Amino acid sequence: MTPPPGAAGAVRHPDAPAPGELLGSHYEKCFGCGGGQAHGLHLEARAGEGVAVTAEFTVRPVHQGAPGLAHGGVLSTALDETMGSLGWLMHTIMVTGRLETDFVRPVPVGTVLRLGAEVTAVDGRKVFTRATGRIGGPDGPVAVRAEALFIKVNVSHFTEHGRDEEIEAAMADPDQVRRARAFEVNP
Ligand SMILES: CCCCC/C=C\C/C=C\C/C=C\C/C=C\CCCC(=O)SCCNC(=O)CCNC(=O)[C@H](O)C(C)(C)COP(=O)(O)OP(=O)(O)OC[C@H]1O[C@@H](n2cnc3c(N)ncnc32)[C@H](O)[C@@H]1OP(=O)(O)O
Repeated sequence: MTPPPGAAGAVRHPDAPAPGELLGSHYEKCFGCGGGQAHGLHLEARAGEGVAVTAEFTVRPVHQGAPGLAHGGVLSTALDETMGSLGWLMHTIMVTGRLETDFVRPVPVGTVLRLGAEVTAVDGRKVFTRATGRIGGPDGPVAVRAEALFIKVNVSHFTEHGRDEEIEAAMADPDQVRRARAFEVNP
């Protein structure tokens, strides 16, 4: 996942949320960040400086893979969600094309995983990102890290491929529509 030579740096959108501002959920039913998913991650991300974000995810018993330990797929989801939320800062809608995770240390239930992510390069529709998750405090050791390639898409990606029931409900929510349209780009 090495950006090609000549790839551009990320550009912070002039209307991006200020550093420290809570980004909120992009979709209420999102397994990563939505409040409407009982067993979801309820991940909370904040804007950072430049095109970077920080986020927190508290590992609950429903997230176990082994006794008392977080499931690796759940940790990958937390990293994916954090990197995906970088779209807020560029006003870009993007989906994960490729995600590579390193699991460095086990993550016990009850841990507050402190995540950080940034865009490393942009090449046309391709957005290269990386993220880390630390345990034991903001300066604690890295437990997981990832790199991911996101691809910019239009709202039609969701309306064409999503199930009608959820698409109709999302489109009936003016806040959801405003959020999606404001970020729409022409990839
Ligand atoms: C109505 C609801 C609206 C909701 C949105 C509203 C608001 C959003 C606001 C904020 C967002 C905030 C937070 C988001 C947080 C978390 C997000 C979680 C992210 C996910 O969890 S999201 C789910 C998993 N994700 C998928 O479900 C994708 C399935 N997939 C596809 O839908 C297609 O596969 C697609 C679209 C990816 C590409 O398809 P395509 O036809 O458009 O484009 P194409 O194939 O030409 O690729 C273009 C260039 O990317 C290269 N490329 C593509 N894939 C690659 C790979 N895997 N490895 C290496 N390179 C790859 C090609 O090689 C080419 O490169 P080149 O240009 O150099 O040739």
